[in-house]
Amino acid sequence: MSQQIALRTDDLAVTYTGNRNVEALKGVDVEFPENRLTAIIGPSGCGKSTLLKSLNRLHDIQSNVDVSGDVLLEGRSIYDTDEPAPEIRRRIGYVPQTPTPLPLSIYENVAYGVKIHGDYESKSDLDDLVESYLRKVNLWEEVRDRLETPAAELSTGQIQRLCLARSLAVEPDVLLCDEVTSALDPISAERVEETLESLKTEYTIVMVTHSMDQARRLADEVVFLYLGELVESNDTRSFFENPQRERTRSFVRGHTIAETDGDETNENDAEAESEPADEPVPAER
Ligand SMILES: Nc1ncnc2c1ncn2[C@@H]1O[C@H](COP(=O)(O)OP(=O)(O)OP(=O)(O)O)[C@@H](O)[C@H]1O
Repeated sequence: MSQQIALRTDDLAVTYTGNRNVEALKGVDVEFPENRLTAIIGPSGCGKSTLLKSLNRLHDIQSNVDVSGDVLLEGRSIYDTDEPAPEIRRRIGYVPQTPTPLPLSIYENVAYGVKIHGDYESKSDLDDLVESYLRKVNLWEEVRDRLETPAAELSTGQIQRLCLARSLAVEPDVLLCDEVTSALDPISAERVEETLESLKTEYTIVMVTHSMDQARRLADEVVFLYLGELVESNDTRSFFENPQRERTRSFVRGHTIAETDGDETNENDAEAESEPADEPVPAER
Protein backbone atom coordinates (compact mmCIF):
# COMPACT_ATOMS: atom_id res chain seq x y z
CA MET A 1 0.00 0.00 0.00
CA SER A 2 1.54 3.30 -1.00
CA GLN A 3 1.80 5.98 1.65
CA GLN A 4 0.11 9.35 1.06
CA ILE A 5 2.50 12.29 1.30
CA ALA A 6 1.13 15.16 3.43
CA LEU A 7 4.04 17.56 3.11
CA ARG A 8 7.15 17.68 0.96
CA THR A 9 9.99 20.02 0.15
CA ASP A 10 11.26 20.73 -3.34
CA ASP A 11 14.89 21.84 -3.65
CA LEU A 12 14.49 23.82 -0.42
CA ALA A 13 17.39 26.11 0.42
CA VAL A 14 17.67 28.58 3.30
CA THR A 15 20.43 31.14 3.77
CA TYR A 16 20.79 33.43 6.76
CA THR A 17 22.13 36.72 5.47
CA GLY A 18 23.79 38.84 8.09
CA ASN A 19 27.39 39.81 8.70
CA ARG A 20 28.20 36.58 6.89
CA ASN A 21 25.99 34.27 4.83
CA VAL A 22 25.17 30.90 6.37
CA GLU A 23 23.73 28.32 3.97
CA ALA A 24 21.70 26.42 6.55
CA LEU A 25 19.81 24.23 4.03
CA LYS A 26 21.11 23.30 0.60
CA GLY A 27 18.57 21.96 -1.89
CA VAL A 28 16.68 19.58 0.38
CA ASP A 29 14.05 17.24 -1.15
CA VAL A 30 12.20 15.33 1.53
CA GLU A 31 8.73 13.83 1.98
CA PHE A 32 6.64 13.59 5.15
CA PRO A 33 4.01 10.82 4.94
CA GLU A 34 0.49 11.41 6.18
CA ASN A 35 -0.43 10.32 9.70
CA ARG A 36 3.10 9.24 10.51
CA LEU A 37 5.64 10.70 12.88
CA THR A 38 8.87 11.72 11.17
CA ALA A 39 11.93 12.54 13.28
CA ILE A 40 14.51 14.98 11.93
CA ILE A 41 17.94 14.19 13.37
CA GLY A 42 21.53 15.28 12.80
CA PRO A 43 24.44 16.94 14.59
CA SER A 44 24.15 20.35 16.16
CA GLY A 45 23.92 23.12 13.57
CA CYS A 46 23.03 20.81 10.65
CA GLY A 47 19.78 22.68 9.92
CA LYS A 48 17.09 20.71 11.78
CA SER A 49 15.29 23.73 13.26
CA THR A 50 15.78 25.68 10.04
CA LEU A 51 14.04 22.90 8.10
CA LEU A 52 11.20 22.69 10.64
CA LYS A 53 10.60 26.44 10.55
CA SER A 54 10.61 26.43 6.74
CA LEU A 55 7.74 23.97 6.78
CA ASN A 56 5.20 26.57 7.91
CA ARG A 57 6.92 29.78 6.81
CA LEU A 58 8.07 30.77 10.29
CA HIS A 59 11.10 32.41 8.68
CA ASP A 60 8.75 35.07 7.25
CA ILE A 61 8.72 36.74 10.65
CA GLN A 62 12.54 37.01 10.70
CA SER A 63 14.51 39.47 8.61
CA ASN A 64 17.71 38.33 6.88
CA VAL A 65 16.51 34.89 5.82
CA ASP A 66 16.43 33.89 2.12
CA VAL A 67 14.28 30.89 1.27
CA SER A 68 14.25 29.31 -2.19
CA GLY A 69 12.68 26.14 -3.56
CA ASP A 70 9.31 25.17 -2.19
CA VAL A 71 7.25 23.38 0.44
CA LEU A 72 4.05 21.66 -0.71
CA LEU A 73 1.15 20.78 1.58
CA GLU A 74 -1.03 18.16 -0.08
CA GLY A 75 0.61 19.05 -3.39
CA ARG A 76 0.09 22.83 -3.16
CA SER A 77 2.82 25.38 -2.55
CA ILE A 78 2.73 27.18 0.79
CA TYR A 79 5.13 29.84 -0.53
CA ASP A 80 3.71 30.56 -4.00
CA THR A 81 0.14 31.14 -2.86
CA ASP A 82 -2.36 33.86 -1.97
CA GLU A 83 -3.30 31.99 1.19
CA PRO A 84 -2.48 34.20 4.21
CA ALA A 85 0.48 33.01 6.30
CA PRO A 86 -1.64 32.75 9.51
CA GLU A 87 -3.96 30.29 7.76
CA ILE A 88 -0.93 28.27 6.57
CA ARG A 89 0.35 28.24 10.15
CA ARG A 90 -3.07 27.10 11.38
CA ARG A 91 -2.90 24.12 9.01
CA ILE A 92 0.73 23.43 9.86
CA GLY A 93 1.04 24.03 13.61
CA TYR A 94 4.34 24.62 15.41
CA VAL A 95 5.04 23.52 18.99
CA PRO A 96 8.23 25.09 20.39
CA GLN A 97 10.81 23.57 22.72
CA THR A 98 9.81 25.84 25.60
CA PRO A 99 6.06 25.84 26.06
CA THR A 100 4.46 29.19 26.80
CA PRO A 101 0.87 29.19 28.02
CA LEU A 102 -1.35 32.19 27.38
CA PRO A 103 -1.92 34.24 30.58
CA LEU A 104 -5.35 32.67 30.86
CA SER A 105 -7.02 29.75 32.60
CA ILE A 106 -6.39 26.15 31.58
CA TYR A 107 -9.85 26.11 29.95
CA GLU A 108 -9.30 29.37 28.05
CA ASN A 109 -5.92 28.25 26.72
CA VAL A 110 -7.62 25.47 24.79
CA ALA A 111 -10.83 27.40 24.08
CA TYR A 112 -8.66 30.10 22.47
CA GLY A 113 -7.59 27.62 19.80
CA VAL A 114 -11.16 26.41 19.25
CA LYS A 115 -12.35 30.02 18.88
CA ILE A 116 -9.69 30.68 16.21
CA HIS A 117 -10.97 27.71 14.25
CA GLY A 118 -14.53 28.87 14.95
CA ASP A 119 -16.11 25.44 14.70
CA TYR A 120 -18.64 25.52 17.59
CA GLU A 121 -22.13 26.86 18.12
CA SER A 122 -22.78 26.96 21.85
CA LYS A 123 -20.97 27.11 25.18
CA SER A 124 -21.73 23.45 25.63
CA ASP A 125 -20.08 22.66 22.24
CA LEU A 126 -17.06 24.65 23.38
CA ASP A 127 -16.93 22.75 26.69
CA ASP A 128 -17.07 19.44 24.82
CA LEU A 129 -14.30 20.47 22.43
CA VAL A 130 -12.05 21.71 25.24
CA GLU A 131 -12.54 18.39 27.02
CA SER A 132 -11.85 16.37 23.87
CA TYR A 133 -8.56 18.18 23.15
CA LEU A 134 -7.45 17.86 26.77
CA ARG A 135 -8.24 14.14 26.56
CA LYS A 136 -6.24 13.83 23.32
CA VAL A 137 -3.14 15.04 25.13
CA ASN A 138 -3.82 12.88 28.21
CA LEU A 139 -4.33 15.94 30.43
CA TRP A 140 -8.07 15.85 31.16
CA GLU A 141 -7.94 13.67 34.27
CA GLU A 142 -5.19 15.85 35.75
CA VAL A 143 -7.01 19.17 35.28
CA ARG A 144 -10.75 18.46 35.09
CA ASP A 145 -11.33 19.80 38.61
CA ARG A 146 -9.35 23.01 38.13
CA LEU A 147 -10.12 24.21 34.62
CA GLU A 148 -10.49 27.81 35.76
CA THR A 149 -7.08 28.05 37.46
CA PRO A 150 -4.30 29.91 35.61
CA ALA A 151 -2.41 27.68 33.19
CA ALA A 152 0.87 29.03 34.58
CA GLU A 153 0.20 27.00 37.76
CA LEU A 154 0.68 23.73 35.90
CA SER A 155 4.00 21.88 35.82
CA THR A 156 6.23 22.40 32.77
CA GLY A 157 5.30 18.98 31.43
CA GLN A 158 1.59 19.69 31.86
CA ILE A 159 2.06 23.08 30.18
CA GLN A 160 3.74 21.33 27.23
CA ARG A 161 0.71 19.03 26.88
CA LEU A 162 -1.64 22.01 27.27
CA CYS A 163 0.20 23.81 24.45
CA LEU A 164 -0.16 20.68 22.33
CA ALA A 165 -3.92 20.73 23.08
CA ARG A 166 -4.09 24.38 22.06
CA SER A 167 -2.27 23.57 18.80
CA LEU A 168 -4.67 20.69 18.10
CA ALA A 169 -7.69 22.88 18.82
CA VAL A 170 -7.20 24.87 15.60
CA GLU A 171 -7.49 21.56 13.68
CA PRO A 172 -4.10 21.45 11.94
CA ASP A 173 -3.21 18.94 9.22
CA VAL A 174 0.42 18.81 10.31
CA LEU A 175 2.11 19.36 13.68
CA LEU A 176 5.74 20.51 13.83
CA CYS A 177 7.40 19.70 17.18
CA ASP A 178 10.75 21.33 17.97
CA GLU A 179 12.50 19.24 20.66
CA VAL A 180 9.30 19.29 22.70
CA THR A 181 10.62 17.02 25.45
CA SER A 182 14.11 18.43 25.88
CA ALA A 183 13.14 20.97 28.57
CA LEU A 184 11.26 18.35 30.61
CA ASP A 185 12.14 15.99 33.44
CA PRO A 186 12.15 12.29 32.42
CA ILE A 187 8.66 11.52 33.74
CA SER A 188 7.08 14.55 32.08
CA ALA A 189 8.99 13.74 28.88
CA GLU A 190 7.55 10.23 28.99
CA ARG A 191 4.01 11.59 29.28
CA VAL A 192 4.57 13.89 26.29
CA GLU A 193 6.00 10.94 24.32
CA GLU A 194 2.92 8.87 25.19
CA THR A 195 0.79 11.74 23.93
CA LEU A 196 2.70 11.98 20.64
CA GLU A 197 2.46 8.20 20.28
CA SER A 198 -1.32 8.37 20.56
CA LEU A 199 -1.60 11.38 18.21
CA LYS A 200 0.57 10.09 15.40
CA THR A 201 -2.08 7.89 13.78
CA GLU A 202 -4.38 10.89 13.47
CA TYR A 203 -1.94 13.68 12.59
CA THR A 204 1.13 14.10 10.44
CA ILE A 205 3.84 14.94 12.96
CA VAL A 206 7.34 16.21 12.15
CA MET A 207 9.61 16.27 15.19
CA VAL A 208 13.16 17.55 15.70
CA THR A 209 15.03 15.52 18.30
CA HIS A 210 18.58 15.15 19.59
CA SER A 211 17.83 11.75 21.07
CA MET A 212 18.39 8.65 18.94
CA ASP A 213 16.51 6.63 21.56
CA GLN A 214 13.53 8.91 21.22
CA ALA A 215 13.66 8.67 17.41
CA ARG A 216 13.78 4.86 17.63
CA ARG A 217 10.91 4.73 20.15
CA LEU A 218 8.55 7.21 18.56
CA ALA A 219 9.30 7.79 14.90
CA ASP A 220 7.86 5.92 11.94
CA GLU A 221 10.29 7.68 9.59
CA VAL A 222 13.68 9.31 10.12
CA VAL A 223 15.27 12.17 8.15
CA PHE A 224 19.01 12.65 8.69
CA LEU A 225 20.56 16.03 7.88
CA TYR A 226 24.23 16.84 7.80
CA LEU A 227 25.73 20.28 7.14
CA GLY A 228 22.45 21.47 5.61
CA GLU A 229 22.05 18.52 3.25
CA LEU A 230 19.74 15.53 3.35
CA VAL A 231 21.89 12.44 3.83
CA GLU A 232 19.25 9.76 4.18
CA SER A 233 15.55 9.34 4.93
CA ASN A 234 13.89 6.01 5.53
CA ASP A 235 11.46 4.14 7.75
CA THR A 236 12.82 3.94 11.29
CA ARG A 237 13.68 0.27 11.32
CA SER A 238 15.57 0.39 8.00
CA PHE A 239 17.24 3.62 9.00
CA PHE A 240 18.73 2.19 12.20
CA GLU A 241 19.19 -1.44 11.18
CA ASN A 242 20.29 -1.01 7.60
CA PRO A 243 21.57 2.51 6.96
CA GLN A 244 22.38 3.12 3.32
CA ARG A 245 25.11 5.70 3.79
CA GLU A 246 28.42 5.55 5.65
CA ARG A 247 27.69 8.96 7.16
CA THR A 248 24.48 7.61 8.70
CA ARG A 249 26.22 4.54 10.13
CA SER A 250 28.86 6.69 11.71
CA PHE A 251 26.34 9.10 13.22
CA VAL A 252 24.06 6.37 14.59
CA ARG A 253 27.01 4.46 16.03
CA GLY A 254 28.37 7.59 17.76
CA HIS A 255 25.01 8.40 19.28
CA THR A 256 24.33 4.85 20.38
CA ILE A 257 27.61 4.85 22.30
CA ALA A 258 26.92 8.31 23.79
CA GLU A 259 23.38 7.42 24.89
CA THR A 260 24.45 4.09 26.35
CA ASP A 261 26.88 6.10 28.44
CA GLY A 262 23.97 8.27 29.60
CA ASP A 263 25.03 11.32 27.59
CA GLU A 264 22.59 12.38 24.91
CA THR A 265 24.90 14.96 23.38
CA ASN A 266 26.62 13.58 20.33
CA GLU A 267 30.22 12.85 21.06
CA ASN A 268 30.72 12.62 17.30
CA ASP A 269 29.48 16.13 16.59
CA ALA A 270 32.82 17.89 16.58
CA GLU A 271 34.48 15.11 14.63
CA ALA A 272 31.55 14.79 12.24
CA GLU A 273 31.33 18.51 11.57
CA SER A 274 34.98 18.72 10.68
CA GLU A 275 34.69 15.98 8.04
CA PRO A 276 33.58 16.72 4.47
CA ALA A 277 30.13 15.15 3.91
CA ASP A 278 31.23 12.57 1.37
CA GLU A 279 34.51 11.51 2.96
CA PRO A 280 34.46 7.81 3.85
CA VAL A 281 34.28 7.02 7.57
CA PRO A 282 36.08 4.13 9.21
CA ALA A 283 34.38 0.74 8.99
CA GLU A 284 32.29 -0.38 11.97
CA ARG A 285 34.29 -2.02 14.70
N1 LIG B 1 18.99 33.47 12.90
C1 LIG B 1 20.13 32.99 12.45
N2 LIG B 1 21.06 33.81 11.91
C2 LIG B 1 22.24 33.33 11.41
N3 LIG B 1 22.56 32.00 11.40
C3 LIG B 1 21.67 31.14 11.91
C4 LIG B 1 20.42 31.59 12.46
N4 LIG B 1 19.74 30.50 12.89
C5 LIG B 1 20.53 29.43 12.63
N5 LIG B 1 21.67 29.82 12.04
C6 LIG B 1 22.77 28.96 11.58
O1 LIG B 1 22.21 28.04 10.64
C7 LIG B 1 22.78 26.75 10.82
C8 LIG B 1 21.68 25.74 11.13
O2 LIG B 1 21.08 26.08 12.36
P1 LIG B 1 19.88 25.27 12.99
O3 LIG B 1 19.46 25.97 14.23
O4 LIG B 1 18.85 25.05 11.95
O5 LIG B 1 20.59 23.88 13.32
P2 LIG B 1 20.09 22.69 14.25
O6 LIG B 1 20.47 21.43 13.57
O7 LIG B 1 18.65 22.87 14.61
O8 LIG B 1 21.02 22.92 15.53
P3 LIG B 1 20.84 22.45 17.05
O9 LIG B 1 20.77 20.97 17.03
O10 LIG B 1 22.09 22.95 17.72
O11 LIG B 1 19.59 23.09 17.58
C9 LIG B 1 23.81 26.88 11.94
O12 LIG B 1 25.07 27.11 11.35
C10 LIG B 1 23.33 28.12 12.69
O13 LIG B 1 24.41 28.77 13.32
